[in-house]
Amino acid sequence: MSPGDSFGEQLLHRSLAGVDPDLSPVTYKTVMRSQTAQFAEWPDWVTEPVRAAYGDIGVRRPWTHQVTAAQHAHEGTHVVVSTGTASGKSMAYQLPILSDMTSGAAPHGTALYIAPTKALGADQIRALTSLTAGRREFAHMAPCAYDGDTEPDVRQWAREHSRWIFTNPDMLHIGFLGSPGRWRHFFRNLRYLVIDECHHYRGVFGSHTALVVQRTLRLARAAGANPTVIAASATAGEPARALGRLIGDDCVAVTDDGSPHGERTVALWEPTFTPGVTGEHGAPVRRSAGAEAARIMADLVIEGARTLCFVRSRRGAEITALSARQILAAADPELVGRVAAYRAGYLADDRRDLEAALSDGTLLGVATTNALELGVDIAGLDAVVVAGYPGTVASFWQQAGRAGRRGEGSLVVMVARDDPLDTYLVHHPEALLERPVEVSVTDPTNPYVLGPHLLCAATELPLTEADVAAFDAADVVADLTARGLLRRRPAGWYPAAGLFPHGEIDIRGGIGGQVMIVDGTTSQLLGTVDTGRAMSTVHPGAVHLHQGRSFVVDELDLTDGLAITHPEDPEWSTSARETTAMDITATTRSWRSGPLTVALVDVDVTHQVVGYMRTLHTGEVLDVIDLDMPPQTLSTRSVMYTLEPEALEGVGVPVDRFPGALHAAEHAAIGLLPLIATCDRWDIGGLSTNIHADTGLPTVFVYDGYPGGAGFAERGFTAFATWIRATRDAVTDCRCESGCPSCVQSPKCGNGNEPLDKAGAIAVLNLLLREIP
Ligand SMILES: Nc1ncnc2c1ncn2[C@@H]1O[C@H](COP(=O)(O)OP(=O)(O)OP(=O)(O)O)[C@@H](O)[C@H]1O
Repeated sequence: MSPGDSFGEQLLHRSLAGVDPDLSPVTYKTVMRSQTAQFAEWPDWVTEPVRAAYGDIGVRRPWTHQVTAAQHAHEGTHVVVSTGTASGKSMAYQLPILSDMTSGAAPHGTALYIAPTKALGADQIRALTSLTAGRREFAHMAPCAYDGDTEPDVRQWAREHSRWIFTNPDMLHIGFLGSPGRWRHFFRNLRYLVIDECHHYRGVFGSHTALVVQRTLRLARAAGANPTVIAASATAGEPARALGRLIGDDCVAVTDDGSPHGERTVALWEPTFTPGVTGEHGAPVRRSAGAEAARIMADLVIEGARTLCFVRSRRGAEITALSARQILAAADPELVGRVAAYRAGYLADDRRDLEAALSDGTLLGVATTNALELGVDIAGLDAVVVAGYPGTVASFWQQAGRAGRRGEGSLVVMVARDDPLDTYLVHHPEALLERPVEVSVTDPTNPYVLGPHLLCAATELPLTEADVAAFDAADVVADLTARGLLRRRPAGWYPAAGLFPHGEIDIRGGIGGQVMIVDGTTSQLLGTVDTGRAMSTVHPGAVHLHQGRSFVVDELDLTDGLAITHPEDPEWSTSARETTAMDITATTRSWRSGPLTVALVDVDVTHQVVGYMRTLHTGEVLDVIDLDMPPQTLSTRSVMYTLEPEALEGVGVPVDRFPGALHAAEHAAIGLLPLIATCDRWDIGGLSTNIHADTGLPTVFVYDGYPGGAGFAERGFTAFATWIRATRDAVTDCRCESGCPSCVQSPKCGNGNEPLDKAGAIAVLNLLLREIP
């Protein structure tokens, strides 16, 4: 450490004290320079009351990105502002809406705000109310929440009086579009639709939300309005394309961030292997990210640094806080009470208390799940520890962005988990810290999602030829008509009599039926899981975590949709073992180069869970237990590649090593797909085979784990080169000898990670890269 070191670097130095520099877990460190504010002038259309209101809360002038985004919206262009945490994205939508409402231009104009969580909507109303408090010019707006918590009389009041309603996609679907007649006046006057934190709308949830948004816009337009969409997103790849897919229309992105921020030291940290502990097939095991994060947090707390530690699971958050307290109990007992845990499920008041305790320094360290990622008023911490890559670059920045008081230095440490994507990122910082390649993907054309939404749309307002074209739904409409659910009339398609389709859709529930997970000792409902995933997640013997408590499944009844559990906290976690068979039913797109063919295909995947593995919390494998479950078939989409056997032999992989090489290459590719598409490795599956019946060749599939697909496989197809290059780098960067969870082993492998050939996988991936044009 030198005297000129910034505050963040000094903190990092302290947490590395005593570590042999040759064994340093820090793989990369950078100091991100501070930036001064880039101001713009208030546009002349911003009304006087709006300027005055901002002046009252200390905002003298807007930052450049706020004005650029607001100007687009004011001119009627759909816009997404994709800038850093706490960069004032709210003002980008507040400026045009508040000005519109106070200019007299649209005496009845309305605005609708949607957020992925109720809590965020509530935070935004609170901010808006304090901005406009005591000013008569804004009194007629009557901003109001309209969500699952809103009382019936308030709902009625909101429909009659509020001109700016805050809701979520679930309520928009049921409460607004489910009874459009009640909202005709509101929709007819709709000037702006705000979509906050729009990077959250991904995969199947994103596809559902896209269709809800597009149905809303359709109704408003039919009523004579022409609403402009203003979206806010964390930093993400291709934000304009992602929003375009969500709203079904063109839009522009604003990404140049003009807000000021202090100097920030970012360190990437790879825990070392734990001596003497072995995992599956004798693979080495790294120290867990949670244990490492607890130690770092304890060190930072001793230095007096206000620290937030983000942990992936609720249970992990509790354990990390507990471990940090244990370390402090030995080092400095007075500090024990200044560390706490926070997770979703706590009440809003708890959250406010916690924010206050962190702000005033009563608390110095908090271990939390991503529950504190959205809509929290905690900026200005000294350090953030991210224990395990949170799954998306957007989330990483959202968490990291909590560090740094304006103008002051701070530290961000990302600790890698034992996982290929985490390994890749700590060795390829550019993928995390520079331009993200990950795109929020959705697939609103998935017939399993689109079909039910079209039925809703038809009950809201008959479907015209133009609607069918806009939803890209000709085939699905033909199918619904053939099944008697829609009726063709000269003016368009009408719903069959007696149809009430809105209640059939669960926006967050995936696709297909649900299995309820119940505590058999109290009959309490713990949660639900898609029927398609029930076998692999709530099979008999599976350990199920719920709000930090642990349950073991006694019985899974797919006919009644019930998984019965009892409370038990065993020392292991479980992962299902399954067999998979794959049939290609259609090829959508493909290309060929020499011995390599890459394709996007429709597939039928048949799974059968045959057992499960029990793994101790240290990573050590306890045993594998057999199960006999019925097979299940999923029709979905897959990206796939085939290679000529001679080409594999030509790169030193003989026929007997094909299975291990392809299997290892497939695992690593599944682990790295979340780098380019906002998915989780649990959203996708894979299969590799040295000869597949439909291709007659060595073949690797990576498919969407949802009926009809969710857009992930498609993104793998379109960004194939980026994806495979990152996969190859992740495998070659890992320092283990013959495969471990950080490179080619998978926690969800249906075959118990057998066979796996790391060297063979590197040869396969290099061959792909040689052949990709
Ligand atoms: N032009 C400005 N000048 C000074 N302060 C500003 C300006 N614009 C916004 N702020 C302040 O910056 C803070 C963050 O604003 P806001 O909550 O809108 O950010 P955000 O980008 O929406 O945050 P998040 O990333 O959490 O979604 C607020 O306290 C706000 O008052």
